[in-house]
Amino acid sequence: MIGRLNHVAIAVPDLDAAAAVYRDQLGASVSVPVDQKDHGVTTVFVTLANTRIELLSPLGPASPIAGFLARQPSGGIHHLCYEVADIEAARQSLVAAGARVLGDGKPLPGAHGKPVLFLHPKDFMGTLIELEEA
Ligand SMILES: CC[C@H](C(=O)O)C(=O)SCCNC(=O)CCNC(=O)[C@H](O)C(C)(C)COP(=O)(O)OP(=O)(O)OC[C@H]1O[C@@H](n2cnc3c(N)ncnc32)[C@H](O)[C@@H]1OP(=O)(O)O
Ligand SMILES: [Co+2]
Repeated sequence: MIGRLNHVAIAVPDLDAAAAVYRDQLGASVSVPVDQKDHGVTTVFVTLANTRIELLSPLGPASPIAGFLARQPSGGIHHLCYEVADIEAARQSLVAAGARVLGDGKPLPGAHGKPVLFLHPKDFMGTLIELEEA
């Protein structure tokens, strides 16, 4: 079911500072920040040869990453995003296997405009997983 690693997400307290570290210290190609209102975050994507790094900061009072940053104020790896060919088929198979799909359980357009969903970290060895339809 899962295919390529689409991105590794890092939640950060200061998005501009984190983007500057990747651009200036690590010499990577870094996008401009994009507010993702429906997801309660602002994102910056770092393009690598074989995948991407998604830098995330909270957007708005109900950001889903606020709790994470309260627990880890200097930031940390937040989620892994795997690609799937058919997100609805993946969702049905995972729910049938007992996995919990977060939010209202329906895929939403993600940062790349493709449908995404999130799986509860407690069902996947403490790792928050995002699936994105390729
Ligand atoms: C623009 C979209 C973009 C894209 O790539 O397309 C994105 O990636 S948007 C990313 C931001 N959106 C989300 O993360 C949506 C899914 N996340 C959630 O719904 C919440 O973050 C949730 C439910 C995973 C965690 O909520 P919260 O931090 O409020 O804490 P809880 O007390 O509910 O957590 C329960 C339990 O899980 C542990 N936890 C929380 N976050 C993570 C994490 N990132 N990785 C691993 N574990 C996590 C938390 O510590 C609690 O554990 P416990 O042992 O019970 O204390
Ligand atoms: Co993501």
